[in-house]
Amino acid sequence: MLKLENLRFSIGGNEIIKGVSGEFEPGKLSMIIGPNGSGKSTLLKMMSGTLTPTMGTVWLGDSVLKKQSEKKLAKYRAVLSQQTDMPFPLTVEEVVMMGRYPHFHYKASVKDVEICHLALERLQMKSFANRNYLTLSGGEQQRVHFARVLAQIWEPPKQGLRYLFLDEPITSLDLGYQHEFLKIAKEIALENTVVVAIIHDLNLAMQYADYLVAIKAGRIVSEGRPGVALTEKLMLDLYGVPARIIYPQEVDFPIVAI
Ligand SMILES: Nc1ncnc2c1ncn2[C@@H]1O[C@H](COP(=O)(O)OP(=O)(O)OP(=O)(O)O)[C@@H](O)[C@H]1O
Repeated sequence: MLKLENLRFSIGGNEIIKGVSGEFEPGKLSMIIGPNGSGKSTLLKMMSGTLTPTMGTVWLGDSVLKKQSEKKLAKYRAVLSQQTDMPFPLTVEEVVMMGRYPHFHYKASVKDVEICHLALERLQMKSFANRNYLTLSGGEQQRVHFARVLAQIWEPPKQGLRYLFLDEPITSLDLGYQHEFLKIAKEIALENTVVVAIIHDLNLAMQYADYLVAIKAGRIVSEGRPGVALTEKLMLDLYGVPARIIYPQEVDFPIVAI
């Protein structure tokens, strides 16, 4: 369980996150939605330990996040950011191997190599293993980075859970890979992992989220199962657009229509 206790974050006299509390369970794909600038990335950074809250506490199970050493944390907590600059001509396999760095000292083991191959396979990127990363398309690069973070937390820790944080992970992916990516995120969640993703596409959130948190101006304004948390009134409040939620018979999730 990931638990947030009254998180606040201020910078330059502005309070960006204004007292956020909540719990995120393993086995569920949790998603954060909200308008541009509402504080989603800032919140995710605090959850994942890449940003220290001005106030409040993040708990990973029974442990306080800020008391964990970065070295230990890196073995069971992975973060996929919006942009990952990689200005070196590494091969795809070498980029994925970066996910294994927390697990070995000088030289990757046979097991590390095997995990990289399995992670690439899971993202249907095995045939790209020897390609120069810089020659890949934006969507292909994003899939390589997903393989990298999967490789990082591939093995369950001896104690406790794994944690995976995804900041707008599907922006550069085509329709097919968006769904593939979210299916994998859901599968990982079911493997005793806390998975929290920021997403802008409300229809994908309706289809894939098990738990939804809506943020507006640094505060949680709604949370719960997507069909319950996401209402027409909330969408007007969040985005200023009159949206309709419809329930087609052909699918078992609601559709957002603007
Ligand atoms: N280091 C910083 N200095 C000043 N302002 C910041 C800083 N980091 C974030 N902000 C501001 O805090 C607000 C929240 O930013 P954040 O990136 O968390 O929003 P977001 O909800 O993820 O937005 P988007 O959907 O556009 O990615 C924004 O107004 C942003 O400009």
